[in-house]
Amino acid sequence: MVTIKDLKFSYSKKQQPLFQDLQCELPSGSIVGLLGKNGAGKTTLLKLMIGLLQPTEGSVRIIGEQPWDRHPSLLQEVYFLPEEFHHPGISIGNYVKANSGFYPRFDEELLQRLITDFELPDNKRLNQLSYGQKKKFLISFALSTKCRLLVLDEPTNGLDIPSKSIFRKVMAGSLDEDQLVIISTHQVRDVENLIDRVLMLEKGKFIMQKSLFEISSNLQFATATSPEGENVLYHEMVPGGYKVIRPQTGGSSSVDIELLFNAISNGTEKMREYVK
Ligand SMILES: Nc1ncnc2c1ncn2[C@@H]1O[C@H](COP(=O)(O)OP(=O)(O)OP(=O)(O)O)[C@@H](O)[C@H]1O
Repeated sequence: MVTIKDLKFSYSKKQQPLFQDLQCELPSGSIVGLLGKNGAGKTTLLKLMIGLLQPTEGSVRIIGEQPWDRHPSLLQEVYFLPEEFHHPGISIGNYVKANSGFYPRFDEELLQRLITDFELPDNKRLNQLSYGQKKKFLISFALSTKCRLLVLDEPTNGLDIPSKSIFRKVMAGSLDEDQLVIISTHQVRDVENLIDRVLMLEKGKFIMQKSLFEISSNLQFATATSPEGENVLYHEMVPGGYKVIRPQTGGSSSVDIELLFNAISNGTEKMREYVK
């Protein structure tokens, strides 16, 4: 559904390109976590995907179309939730009336259910809601558009602890097989058990693009009393022992995304080889 080919991008001719020769293929039916340190280029990549920025060279295609062409048939299939946003001083009902018409499969019933799940007040204007409440409204609106591509930049920022678990629940329960969700986040714990594919950016390149199934087929995530054990690729001290990553030897373990992120950012070349 998303195909990135030989993508090069610079903000200006004087600067070094931010991306050089990026390649990526993302299928529908997935929830992808886009990870990377501050300044790695996550927001820039999202803007290239939704057509707010133009590739310097190479191409980005969404459902076969170039987002930079901003063709209405594609725009009605793409929803972007930015990290920062401004709401007009109108009610939720009027906002929905004014904006839902852009999305042909907009699901009003789903929106009402999500507004109830997130316990949003329905008697206030959008600009009178708290930051977290505004965010929860936009997440609800995004899911209700039923767009083929949902791009969410730091969706859990500003959400309280119960709302984060509602977020995971509604994401898992509101998506169809033909949709693709890309979530850019630093809050990896918030999206654990939700994402099924990880993209990791570093210095203008993807240093990992793998499904969680592929990761858990190659790597084992465990706890240990010593960091010196056989085959330990990476370890981190935690109260009472160590979290370790080892090559997979046939058992199964769930992927600890935060540990994996630290391991790839700070670990050895050998560690990186396992996720290439
Ligand atoms: N409009 C712009 N003009 C020039 N450079 C920019 C512009 N926007 C971003 N950059 C630069 O591009 C790089 C990537 O920025 P981007 O916002 O995409 O990173 P990010 O991974 O989303 O960061 P963060 O995790 O801090 O949000 C940074 O070095 C940033 O300074």
